[in-house]
Amino acid sequence: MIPTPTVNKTPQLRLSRSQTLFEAAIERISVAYPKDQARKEGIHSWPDPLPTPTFQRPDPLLLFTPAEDGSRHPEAEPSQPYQAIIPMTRNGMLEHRNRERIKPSMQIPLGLIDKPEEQQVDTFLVDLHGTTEARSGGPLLIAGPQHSGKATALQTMLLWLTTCFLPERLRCAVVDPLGELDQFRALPHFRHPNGETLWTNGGSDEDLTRFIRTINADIQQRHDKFSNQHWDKHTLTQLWSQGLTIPQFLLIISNYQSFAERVSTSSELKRLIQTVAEARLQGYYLILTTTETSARYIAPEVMGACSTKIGLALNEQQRHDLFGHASFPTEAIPGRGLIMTVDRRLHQVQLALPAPGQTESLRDQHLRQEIA
Ligand SMILES: Nc1ncnc2c1ncn2[C@@H]1O[C@H](COP(=O)(O)OP(=O)(O)OP(=O)(O)O)[C@@H](O)[C@H]1O
Repeated sequence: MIPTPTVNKTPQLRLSRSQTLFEAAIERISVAYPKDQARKEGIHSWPDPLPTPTFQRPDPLLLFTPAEDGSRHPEAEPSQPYQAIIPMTRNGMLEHRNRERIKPSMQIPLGLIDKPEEQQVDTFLVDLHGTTEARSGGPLLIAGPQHSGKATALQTMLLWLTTCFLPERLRCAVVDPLGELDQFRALPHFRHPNGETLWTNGGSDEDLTRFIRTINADIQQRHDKFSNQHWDKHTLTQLWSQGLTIPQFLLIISNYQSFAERVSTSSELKRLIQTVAEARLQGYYLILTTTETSARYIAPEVMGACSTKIGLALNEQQRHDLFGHASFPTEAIPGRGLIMTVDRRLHQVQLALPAPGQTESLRDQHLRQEIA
């Protein structure tokens, strides 16, 4: 039995401007009950808090370990080290991809998840296919106000997937009204074998309708080609192991709320979302981002189709829209949010950046260099 620590005198809580309340609270607990004392009393696992972007270190958590050549990231190195989700550089990962026999997988390492009930901070995996022990699975909705980190989360996921899979194993179709994913646009993953580009800003109805038609035709073609196939969650892996590498197909609709009131195409888009969500076992996957969570912008069918939801810096009403009653606020930190896991518990996550850099424009520059 571990005795409850008694704290006779806690130091004054002093908040510096750059320190968040969350960090201040952790600092205070750490001073009152230091790790060493905890260890002496049998508490061995005391994970560090989730990394928090600060003024000094705006990029504390990265997807890949940055390369060490020094020439790529010329800005002064801040004193705190980077933390990376993948203990490998992106080049290392590319070499691994070329050496190993890759299986289909839509498990994407997107950040760190805090599990206080287990005293653990783990890698946060989004599982769009939903085959394994991952804590959640299926179509993903990322909701958050402006500057909460939605586009960055999409970039991190795209960097991971386009690094892991050659274009014949991964096809991506993107609706990107604000041009937030432009860095990826030239990659061959975003082109259909019939020559059409799988990219639109959704600006014109004709363009959006053509885009929707191409994806529907692709789904229908796969359906016809494998009309005798019984699909379960392992079928894609089995087909790949038999040498039939039909591509995984990911549809991303960024800023979905901006289409809600476009009478001409909103119902077509809604139908597409439902069709893609239903074709998951055949290798079709879906990610949406939105700044709005109310039924006016996200129809209940769409909300219901998204079985994985990440909320970034949401207000109380928005958390209610996304998660129901059992929610608690998170601080407005870029990339900090909530995820409801399959046990219906809410957990805090910190999402990883796709590339390092002290400023947004340096991060963008590094990401473009990486992809090029
Ligand atoms: N996980 C993160 N860690 C550190 N900084 C982040 C993270 N995610 C986003 N940021 C930074 O926060 C700022 C806003 O991010 P981003 O553009 O992704 O937000 P957004 O929600 O897509 O905003 P908008 O709705 O305006 O497009 C950027 O400077 C970005 O680099």
